Amino acid sequence: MTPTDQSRATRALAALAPVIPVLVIDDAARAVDLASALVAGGLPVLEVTLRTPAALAAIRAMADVPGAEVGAGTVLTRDDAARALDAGARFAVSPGLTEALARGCTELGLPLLPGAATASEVMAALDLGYDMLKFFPAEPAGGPAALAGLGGPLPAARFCPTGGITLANAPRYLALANVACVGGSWIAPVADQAAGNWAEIEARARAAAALVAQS
Ligand SMILES: O=C(O)C(=O)C[C@H](O)[C@H](O)COP(=O)(O)O
Repeated sequence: MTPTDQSRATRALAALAPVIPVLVIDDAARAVDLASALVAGGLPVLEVTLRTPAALAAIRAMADVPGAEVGAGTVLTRDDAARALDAGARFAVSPGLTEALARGCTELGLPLLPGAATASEVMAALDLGYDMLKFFPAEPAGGPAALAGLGGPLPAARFCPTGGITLANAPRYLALANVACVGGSWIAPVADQAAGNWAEIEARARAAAALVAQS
């Protein structure tokens, strides 16, 4: 699957909802309840970070939740991508991009949403064929003003800004022509998962789903 086709796939996912919840999951036994709450709240595209030992088991469990499009985050290497694919991930998200990771996802047929934060990084990603990118880390990297600036000379790239996004600042990103959706961990904090606060997570998902991307 070429990088161009991978970006076509991630653009289609990005069009499903204005927000991709970024999930850090400590307990795979709660993963189905978590995914169900998020889907019920209107957020079907879920990014499970490969930062915890439970992550792959969580992906495996969540992949069967009706309506959920489950992917893996923190995918840094081809091995990460292969493990995520084996667990049932439909896409991979990376904080950056290397040629080895691009080659790996291309060979595996796993759509990759790679990260970029500067003009040179966006140009390198576009050169490889990726035109749907994660702007990371969004707030420290300059926020909506930086992203709007990149849009001038680099209109071909569309973004999912992630890193420091909240319900309050998401609209400033979603108003930009080069933003398809945003990502963030605020919807399902670990403490709420541990406490089984599914109604609160669903309510936060519903509020996030009501946000509107400009295009
Ligand atoms: O691990 C990764 O590859 C990531 O995806 C990083 C996450 O995007 C950010 O950690 C989410 O940022 P917050 O919403 O500020 O918590």
